[in-house]
Amino acid sequence: MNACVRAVVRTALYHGVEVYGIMRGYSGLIKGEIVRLDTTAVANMVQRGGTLLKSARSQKFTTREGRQEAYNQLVHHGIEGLVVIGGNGTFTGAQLFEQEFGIPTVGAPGTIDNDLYGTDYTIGYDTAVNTALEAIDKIRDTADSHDRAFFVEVMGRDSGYIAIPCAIGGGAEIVLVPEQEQSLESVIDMLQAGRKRQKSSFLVVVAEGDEEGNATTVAAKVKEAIPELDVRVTVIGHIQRGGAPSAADRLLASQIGIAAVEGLINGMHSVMAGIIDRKLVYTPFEDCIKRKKPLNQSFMRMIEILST
Ligand SMILES: Nc1ncnc2c1ncn2[C@@H]1O[C@H](COP(=O)(O)OP(=O)(O)O)[C@@H](O)[C@H]1O
Ligand SMILES: O=P(O)(O)OC[C@H]1O[C@](O)(COP(=O)(O)O)[C@@H](O)[C@@H]1O
Repeated sequence: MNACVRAVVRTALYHGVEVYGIMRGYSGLIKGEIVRLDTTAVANMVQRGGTLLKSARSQKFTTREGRQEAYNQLVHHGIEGLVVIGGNGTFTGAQLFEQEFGIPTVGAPGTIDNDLYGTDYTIGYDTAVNTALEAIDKIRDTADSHDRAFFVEVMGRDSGYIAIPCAIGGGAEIVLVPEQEQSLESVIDMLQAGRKRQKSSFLVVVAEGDEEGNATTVAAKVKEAIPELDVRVTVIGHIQRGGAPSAADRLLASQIGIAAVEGLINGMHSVMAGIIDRKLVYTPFEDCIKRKKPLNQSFMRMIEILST
């Protein structure tokens, strides 16, 4: 996020536009937590995880009264356009706000989950995948030396975008993701088939939002069905949401930050800046919110082939 904030600030200043940072998203906007940002405010930020602007949810912004207060703050500070970084909720709020008060807004896709229509990758995703994969590599050492079956839970509230590259890159036998139904019976069958082939260790990557349950639940059910299996569970957790951004994330965040500001300057509004097939695209908030980014089915097939 910091790399994106830095790019937004520097691009605005480059074009001679005054820029303010709003602390804690819509919550800070309503409360007037608004600070003027100059170039030094974002110095030494490109490599830092998290966000200097902080992050918060705001129930009040979902009400007309809250959005009126937010608008009053913008008028008070002379702010004429907004760049919002976030996901579906952020863009839903921004779209409504723009319809009601006419403040042009451009979005930047910021979520580790990568489940946003209108961009191949979201800011934070690549870093989260690399963090999870590094942990999985370490877990594999124990799985292998102790002949165990590890159920590793990665983040992804409603999506398997983190789980899939972790499964492919981590050499997993099975991946469980919310977008695709996979019965517990089939998981058990696959593990049994592996045991018949003298496989002694297994790695199952589970996206936290999987329909069959989280890694703990799935592992318990598998243990019940195959008591001989030495089962362990690891929930990778919030380390996936922090840390220094990867090179790919720094580049993406910088591209998007520049595109968001230049889009605003060129009269764009109610759109999200994204990168599709290496090209900059602006997608209406409406589509980002309503449409689903499909899961790449060839990745699922790859896992099946590679775990043979
Ligand atoms: N339907 C809505 N109307 C107005 N504001 C909304 C709406 N949905 C979400 N928001 C605002 O956007 C913020 C961010 O949404 P949230 O769902 O938490 O995150 P994300 O942007 O990652 O999806 C919320 O705290 C709320 O203030
Ligand atoms: O601690 P919290 O706020 O519940 O966050 C955890 C959730 O955030 C996510 O990582 C998504 O977060 P972002 O969209 O903010 O990147 C989900 O995968 C996970 O369920």
